[in-house]
Amino acid sequence: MEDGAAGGDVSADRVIAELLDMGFEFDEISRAIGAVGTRCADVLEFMLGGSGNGKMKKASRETRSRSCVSSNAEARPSDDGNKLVNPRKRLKQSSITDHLASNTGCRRGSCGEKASTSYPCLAASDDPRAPVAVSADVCSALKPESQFLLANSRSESDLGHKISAVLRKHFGFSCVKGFQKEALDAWFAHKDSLVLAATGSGKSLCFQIPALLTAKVVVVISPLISLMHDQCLKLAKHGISACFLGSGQPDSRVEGKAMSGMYKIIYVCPETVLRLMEPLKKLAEKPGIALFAIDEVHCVSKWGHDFRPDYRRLSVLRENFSASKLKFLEHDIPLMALTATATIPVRADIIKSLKMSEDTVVVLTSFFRPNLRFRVKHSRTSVSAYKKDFRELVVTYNDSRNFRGKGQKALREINPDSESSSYESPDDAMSDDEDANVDSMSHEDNSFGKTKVGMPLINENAENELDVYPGVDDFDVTCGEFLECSWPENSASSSQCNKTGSSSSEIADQGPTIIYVPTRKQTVELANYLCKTGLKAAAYNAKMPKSHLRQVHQQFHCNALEVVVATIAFGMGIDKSNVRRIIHYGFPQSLEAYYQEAGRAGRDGKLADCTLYCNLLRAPTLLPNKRSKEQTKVAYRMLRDCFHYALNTSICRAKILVKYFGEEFGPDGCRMCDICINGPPQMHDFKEDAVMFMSVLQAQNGQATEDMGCSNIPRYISGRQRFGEVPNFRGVVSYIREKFPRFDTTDKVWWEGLARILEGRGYIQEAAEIYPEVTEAGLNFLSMQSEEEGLYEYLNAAMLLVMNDPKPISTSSEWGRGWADPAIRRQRLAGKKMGRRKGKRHSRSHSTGFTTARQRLAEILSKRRR
Ligand SMILES: Nc1ncnc2c1ncn2[C@@H]1O[C@H](COP(=O)(O)OP(=O)(O)OP(=O)(O)O)[C@@H](O)[C@H]1O
Ligand SMILES: [Mg+2]
Repeated sequence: MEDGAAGGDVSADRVIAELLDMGFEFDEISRAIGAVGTRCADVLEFMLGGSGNGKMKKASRETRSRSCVSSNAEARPSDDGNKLVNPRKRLKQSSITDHLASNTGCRRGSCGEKASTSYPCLAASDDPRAPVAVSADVCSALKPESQFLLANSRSESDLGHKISAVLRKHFGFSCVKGFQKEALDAWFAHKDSLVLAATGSGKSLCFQIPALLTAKVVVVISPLISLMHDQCLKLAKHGISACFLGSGQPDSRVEGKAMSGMYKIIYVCPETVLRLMEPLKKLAEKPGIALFAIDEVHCVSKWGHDFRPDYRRLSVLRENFSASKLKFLEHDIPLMALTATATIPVRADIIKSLKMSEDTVVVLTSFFRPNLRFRVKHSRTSVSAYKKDFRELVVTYNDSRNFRGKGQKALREINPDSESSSYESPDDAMSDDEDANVDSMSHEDNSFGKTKVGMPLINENAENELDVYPGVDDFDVTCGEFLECSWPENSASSSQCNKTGSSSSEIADQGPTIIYVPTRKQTVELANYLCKTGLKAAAYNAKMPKSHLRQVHQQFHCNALEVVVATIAFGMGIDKSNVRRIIHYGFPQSLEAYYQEAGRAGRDGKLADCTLYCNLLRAPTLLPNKRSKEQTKVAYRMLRDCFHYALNTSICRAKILVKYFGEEFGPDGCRMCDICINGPPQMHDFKEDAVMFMSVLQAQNGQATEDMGCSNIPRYISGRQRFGEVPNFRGVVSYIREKFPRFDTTDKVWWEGLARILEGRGYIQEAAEIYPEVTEAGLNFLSMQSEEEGLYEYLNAAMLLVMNDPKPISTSSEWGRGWADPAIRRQRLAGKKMGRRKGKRHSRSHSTGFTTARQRLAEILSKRRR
């Protein structure tokens, strides 16, 4: 795949053909090859400047100078003495078509840029601390190699040919994908674009190709240094010069070089781009900025899952780099915003926040990843459950090794039919101790380093803490120290990898697994456990020593690790093709985050598993983070969606996920997820339960108390009406169980399940202050109940668990779980002693007859109808 320019291993014939296409003369090429060998970049450099005797056809010579030359070289007379450019003369930023038309010799606009004596990017290569990629893109004007045409017009047709050529040359692909073509079309037309495409679909190419088609620079804004680093390394391998700027860049000279146009692609974090506004304006003038790409752009939105305040400030790009602001520009410099995880509201927010132009092109492709197999399994997700939950994983890797030892290939496919149901015994309700443990993660208890477990290497860093996303530097884990290292995807070439003594090809067969856990402590606990079972596993979280993290990255990339147990700090946008399993051990905080993380599996297009282990019997908790009140509400909503996803028993999981991003999936499911394989459970008529629940809820909430004449219906819990609390849910259930003997053995889980079903139907909803409240639709249902035939729904996963193994009814101490955040939970635990008293209070308050309430409610409803 690598081409001569990058790898230096192509035949002289190919180099000659390429250079002839560029317009050089055969004799001259032969002479240059004789002098410097067959490396395209060297030959070109020799001809352009090194020997000073190149005889390029005039138009083509100019072409060469336009497409390959860095801007920072001073203007100087050409070899034949002609002045090619006046360095002091301000050049207008020319149209992209100017650059593209060059091969046909029909340049227009600014045409005075001169040839450089040497390709500047090459100059940095002897510095070990130099920016990551230093190979020159010196052979970009190749002959058309593909049938692909971007559009009908001639110049666009040229663009299509050129795209195909650079694609083959640098990446080894035969054609661009449909959405990539659309994004390139938008760029070509100088338009802003928002590119929404699935994880691993190839969004990076949309902004990398423009860098190869023009003499201008592409500036990419990216949220993580590790991600920038990963991309720079990949570009280096593809022979494209790139660098990243910011605190992770160890070489202070790189910034200056980048701002003078020495790299085709510059990666920056938002903080840095804001700091570099003035140098960027100069860069925009000369050699020009082809594009601002904003990768992982969902970080812009407060309504997204990974909000970074500095991303919002990137509106300065549209404000400052427009033709109206910079007089030398003919067109606004296009913005290209890219993400795999933006819901419809988030998309609108992105366009608004970045002040993208009104005619922004939205490139939308399917979010569906057909090779990902989604499953949900019920688990306590605690140490005691490791053995059961990871047995299959351990067997898979160990079997593979053992079979290989006997000379057999053992790619053990997981057979969904042979698996136990996700809705097995509910003997999993957490103990109070565990509950308290979760509480210890709360915001007020940020006791870094207090809990110490694990192996010596990571002992000091094992904290029961969370990795959140406060800023780019928290992910400064690779820190530009892999400059000379390029990780082969499927071979262990580095000495680091060999140190482990593992055979990378063994692991490559099975592909690695990433397990995401919520806390740092869990990364260590679980990795330790897996190591003891014989797996090659490592923990990864943002607080570990950088040397350890580097090693994990490196070993992961060269298939020396079977499992990485990580917090969210590991992996955004990192492109490793053969990850076979993504396991979430505990609820993610949003479906966006879940899909983003799950999307790291199966980038090679082969089958990969994405399994969520979670406790279906208790609602997920919101992990501590700094949030405004408004953001907290949004965060709860996102969490609720995750819970619905896990409780679901009837809708294809892939369908739910893509629908979450606004995509209609069609009638068929993915045919692979646990729901598609197992089919839905029996339907159940919930009408009677629903009527009772909503009637009591409505009366109890007090919404109807005054005007509905229900003032004697007790408000069971007063004074605790903050968002996310459960001010009345258990009161409602207690009341029902107490007053109606046929419900007296029902479990709270059952009612919670029903509440989720009713919420799904829109009959009840989370309210700002009390949860849940009956909606208008719910009231209509209540008023029409005699006419309704039944309320048929599938039992959800939690209900199935309870049904399969009914337990005695919960004690009062179990009531407060779920719906609330850890702080509230802790308060509850602290107030456990109050439990008995609460019970008494309930029994006192339950003295009011439900029948009376219901009758009164009926009266009010009938009045309303009238
Ligand atoms: N036109 C193409 N033909 C074949 N493979 C491609 C093409 N474009 C990109 N790819 C490959 O797809 C893989 C994923 O690319 P990339 O990292 O850009 O994905 P992404 O969409 O940015 O994912 P994420 O959302 O996780 O950041 C890469 O290995 C890349 O080489
Ligand atoms: Mg990406």
